[in-house]
Amino acid sequence: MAGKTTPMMEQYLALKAEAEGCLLFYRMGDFFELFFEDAKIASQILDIALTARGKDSGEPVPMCGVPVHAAEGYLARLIKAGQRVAIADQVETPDEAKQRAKREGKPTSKVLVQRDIVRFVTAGTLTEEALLEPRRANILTAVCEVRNLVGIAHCDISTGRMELEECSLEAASSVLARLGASEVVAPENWAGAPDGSIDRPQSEFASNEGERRLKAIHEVATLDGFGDFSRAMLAAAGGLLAYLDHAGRGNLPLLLPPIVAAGATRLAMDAATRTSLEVLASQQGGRDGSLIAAIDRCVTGAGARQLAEDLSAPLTDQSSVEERLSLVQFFHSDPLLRADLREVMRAVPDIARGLGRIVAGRGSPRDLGQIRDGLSEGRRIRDHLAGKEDRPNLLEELLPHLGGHGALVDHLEWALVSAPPTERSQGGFIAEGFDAALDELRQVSGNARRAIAALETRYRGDTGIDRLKIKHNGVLGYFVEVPAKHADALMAPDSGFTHRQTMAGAVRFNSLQLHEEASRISEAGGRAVAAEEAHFEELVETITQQRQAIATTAAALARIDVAAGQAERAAEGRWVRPDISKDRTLHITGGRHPVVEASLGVTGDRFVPNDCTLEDTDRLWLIGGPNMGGKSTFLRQNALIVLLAQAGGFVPATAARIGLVDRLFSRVGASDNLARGRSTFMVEMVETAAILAQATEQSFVILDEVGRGTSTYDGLALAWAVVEAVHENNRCRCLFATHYHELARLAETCDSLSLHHVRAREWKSELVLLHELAEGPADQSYGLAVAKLAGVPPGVVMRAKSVLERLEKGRAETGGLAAGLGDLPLFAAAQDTGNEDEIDILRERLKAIDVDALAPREALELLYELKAAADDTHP
Ligand SMILES: Nc1ncnc2c1ncn2[C@@H]1O[C@H](COP(=O)(O)OP(=O)(O)OP(=O)(O)O)[C@@H](O)[C@H]1O
Repeated sequence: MAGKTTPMMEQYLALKAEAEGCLLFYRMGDFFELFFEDAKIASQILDIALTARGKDSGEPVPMCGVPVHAAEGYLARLIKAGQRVAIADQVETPDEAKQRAKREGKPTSKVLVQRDIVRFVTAGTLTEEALLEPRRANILTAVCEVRNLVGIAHCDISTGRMELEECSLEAASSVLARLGASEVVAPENWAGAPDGSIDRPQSEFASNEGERRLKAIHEVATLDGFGDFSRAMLAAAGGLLAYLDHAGRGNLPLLLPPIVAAGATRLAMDAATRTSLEVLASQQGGRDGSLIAAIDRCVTGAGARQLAEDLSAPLTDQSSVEERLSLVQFFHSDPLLRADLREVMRAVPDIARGLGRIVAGRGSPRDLGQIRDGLSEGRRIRDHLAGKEDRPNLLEELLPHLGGHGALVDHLEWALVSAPPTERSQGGFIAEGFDAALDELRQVSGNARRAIAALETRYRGDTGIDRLKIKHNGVLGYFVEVPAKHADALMAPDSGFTHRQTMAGAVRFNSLQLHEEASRISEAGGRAVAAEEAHFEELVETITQQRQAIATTAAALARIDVAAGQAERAAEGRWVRPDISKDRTLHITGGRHPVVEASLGVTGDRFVPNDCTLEDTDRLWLIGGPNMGGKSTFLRQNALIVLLAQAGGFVPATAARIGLVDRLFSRVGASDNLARGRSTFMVEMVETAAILAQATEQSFVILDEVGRGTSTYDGLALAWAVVEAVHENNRCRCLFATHYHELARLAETCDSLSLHHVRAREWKSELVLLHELAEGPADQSYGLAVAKLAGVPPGVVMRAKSVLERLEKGRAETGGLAAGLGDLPLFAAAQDTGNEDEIDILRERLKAIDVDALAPREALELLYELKAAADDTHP
């Protein structure tokens, strides 16, 4: 007879259901006990005794238990073995339970103490020191898909560090591999969920909820100050926070503001940086005037797409950068090979796109032909390159991918005519000799066509009408046509012709023999089209099966095209291979801006090359000088050179040594961003906040006139503080262009900062901009000279001159804009805003108090005193 389930077991089973697949640690006095399957699993992992406790439904209940005081060690072992544990603790004392029973009018003797799951202990949500490895981050990752992009949110709750990133579906696994998370959560029923991930409800991965919660946690109105987060990232963040919430039963662990992950292998650039550097599109929005337009020499569409991808996500690991550079160098040092290769490449069709259409079920016979031609060109290119000496590593890796489709290419060559049509319903794309039955059908219609031609000659002879013709159209099919004046002869009932249609000058007829031959043609034609259709489906199926390998070939060809194109561009512009290092130097000799140089070239003007030498001891350059002097150009050219180098290409300079950069930031003061409904200055500050929050020692930052979007005093003060913070806190390499002369005084306090300016000269009272960088502060601003140059009427310039004289006189008398800065404390000292000294005095006094020795009255007096002292220090 089946026994009853006890109230305790009922409570246990309810909690177990809540534990959602975790082992349940059920608190019983001084033990955590496990039952049923849980007990079997745990006893095995922990090597402890498996016993039984009572019966459930007539069966003994397997059980094991661990003492509460030693639970941590057991937990650690279970987690290590890949388990997750829910801790169900007593949330009331036995006494409280009795009181409750009394209130509810139930017998107090059998009352069961209330238990709840107070916490989930999972690999990614550990905080206990004993459970964590000291020298290894413990990463919890949430991953989900939003519109074909994968959002990845990861955090180490033991340090609070939280990062968000986004990647393509293909890249997701490598990003996850790089992260090496202890625990991964993903939406349930998602086909792309990584192996071993924990299913969570789909609804938890919502971007708006992720954003709302992050804002609430960090008490901000916008996340932009932390970084530029996409929907996929925020959706993943939503999933991560929901899981942390769940695991902590509503108690969130420490979380620092999220940052956009630099990724171990990708140079991080936010949207503002990409826009400001005009990487793939100019500020006007088009490709013209962008970096890619100035460097793209690819001969295939696939190559150009690959180049765009390279420029959007430059690398950060030295060996991958070097591999790409060596491939570029291989083509750079052999112009003949390069020319030949590019000639052949030009004819390579777009395999990837064709494949995309075919796999999506929208392919045409022409796409099949393109894949055949592309793959067979790939094979030729492989044979050509394989004959060359000193092949770089990357090429060795790519070469095997170029071939390997011999059987498929042969098959397609056999099956298809040389130039298959885009339209498939008419047939005509399967080659002769591929299918004997099809050839026969074609022969039947060929014979019938010949028979019809013979019929025409015969009818002419029989009727004596020379202008009799057999024609064909889509409506009538085949018919006999004679001029109207000869129609009577054919109208006769015994003529063997039947009338079909009378036109203005002609009459059309049918005949039995013609009908028979025509039927033969159409029947054979219909069967032939059906046969071709069947072959088409088979070929599509074959290609679909091999899509992975075909896509790899397409990618290898694109990579070779990119490298050869980069080499071509380098040869055109005398660009050099950069030296890549892991230190924090940026030594560029004779650097140029590829876009500005190209546009100057159109008008025959020469670009003035400039050097940049940033290193640990001189990592922040303040650059002054006249408007239009070339400050922005200099800043950007250095950022672009870094980007180009890390994308694996040569750079516009005579020499370059580049210490790998993890994050690149470019900001221009008060750029217009009214479309997003914020004041320009707000945008400038949000963007600056993002840099201060995210730039690391390995980053490179260019700041162009930050602070110019507000009043002079505010602007100068902010620019001053930002430079100090970058110098002291971020400690990254930075070029800072400014028109505030006052900032030059920072050189006195910031020892890794140096002053530079773009040179200009007044010659015969005309301003000559030399676009040449020189050391030292800018001597004057030449603003009025620039105004004159720009065509501001002489009267206005004159007036401005007299205003300026007055202002300068005032400045000389008062000490100028920065007059009050004489005794400004150093940034580091100023940062301890809590007046540590005074707080220390208070602390000392508190420490000295012997609380037990104080009478109540004395205690109160002392409290007043301390309060007064605290008010004094912080009025
Ligand atoms: N190195 C250079 N060689 C030749 N011409 C240059 C060079 N750098 C800049 N120029 C020219 O000068 C123009 C202005 O340069 P840029 O915008 O960099 O000046 P700027 O100092 O930042 O000016 P502003 O302070 O007004 O923003 C460019 O459009 C370009 O035509």
